[in-house]
Amino acid sequence: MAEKAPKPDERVTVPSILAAKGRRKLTMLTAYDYLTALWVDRSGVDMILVGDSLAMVMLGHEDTLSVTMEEMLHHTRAVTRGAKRALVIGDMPFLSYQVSVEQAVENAGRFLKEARAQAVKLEGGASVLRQVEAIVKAGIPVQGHLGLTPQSIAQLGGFKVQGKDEEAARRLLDDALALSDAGCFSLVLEAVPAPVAEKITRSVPIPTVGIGAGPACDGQVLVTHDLAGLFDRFVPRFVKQYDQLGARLLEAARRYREEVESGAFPGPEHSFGLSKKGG
Ligand SMILES: Nc1nc(=O)c2c([nH]1)NC[C@@H]1CN(c3ccc(C(=O)N[C@@H](CCC(=O)O)C(=O)O)cc3)CN21
Ligand SMILES: CC(C)C(=O)C(=O)O
Ligand SMILES: [Mg+2]
Repeated sequence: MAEKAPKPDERVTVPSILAAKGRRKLTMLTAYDYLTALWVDRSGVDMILVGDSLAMVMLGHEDTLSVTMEEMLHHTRAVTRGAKRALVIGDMPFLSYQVSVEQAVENAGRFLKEARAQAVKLEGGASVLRQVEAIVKAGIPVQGHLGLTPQSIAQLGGFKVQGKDEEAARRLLDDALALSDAGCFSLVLEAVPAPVAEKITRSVPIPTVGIGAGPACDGQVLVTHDLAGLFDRFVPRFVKQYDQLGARLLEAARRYREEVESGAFPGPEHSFGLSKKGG
């Protein structure tokens, strides 16, 4: 029997994500604010990720390292007010889970307790297994993230494809199996060769969600501002721009400026008069 996707008015749950493996494709998009979460939620995607990419997309930082727990919680609170159906996942920021298992559980808990997210995501394999186990043990669902892990940019030497040689591909597979054993409910694979992602997807019992990881993954994720054509400081190869909202916003703002300068806006239909005497 094909596992049905949750109904349009039904909340997506962690068990429904697990049950999707091998039955239907999963979708995840990012949102960093209430309004974007509203629109993305209405699209019917399974998961909304409050990505630490907000450091670059919302705050204009060079990379994702500078964003803080307080900033992540602020944005996650806004997203959970707008998302009625999708599973909302908070992306744990750099240094909020690496220092100790205790800090990891405490910070993961804040995403659920203070921002009302339903799960957290963190980057890394063997180095974060104890954290994943402890967070899951506390009752908090964890999504793993392997391959291009932007919080390790200083070690990776840039935003580069990972797992290209046989040894690196083997390490990715070992990490994926270990994260699954540690209790992750799904796994983001970022910028890894399609055949490597396919092998991992066939080897783990949990859904893989790819970004630049080819079509064999159980699901796909993109940054909403990339697919909408709003963010264009860089456009990775794996991005498909489904619209050009940046260019459209530019044009709307330009027309507004021109009409104000020429006196065409505001017209009488946008203005208020006085009340009529004796009326
Ligand atoms: N807006 C946005 N979209 C993202 O997908 C994203 C972020 N921000 N911030 C965090 C990370 C950084 N990401 C990136 C950034 C750049 C490339 C990039 O330029 N990649 C090159 C290939 C590099 C190589 O392996 O040689 C490309 O051409 O795609 C990839 C992923 C993905 N994530
Ligand atoms: C690209 C996704 C997976 C992410 O981690 C983010 O948006 O921060
Ligand atoms: Mg991230």
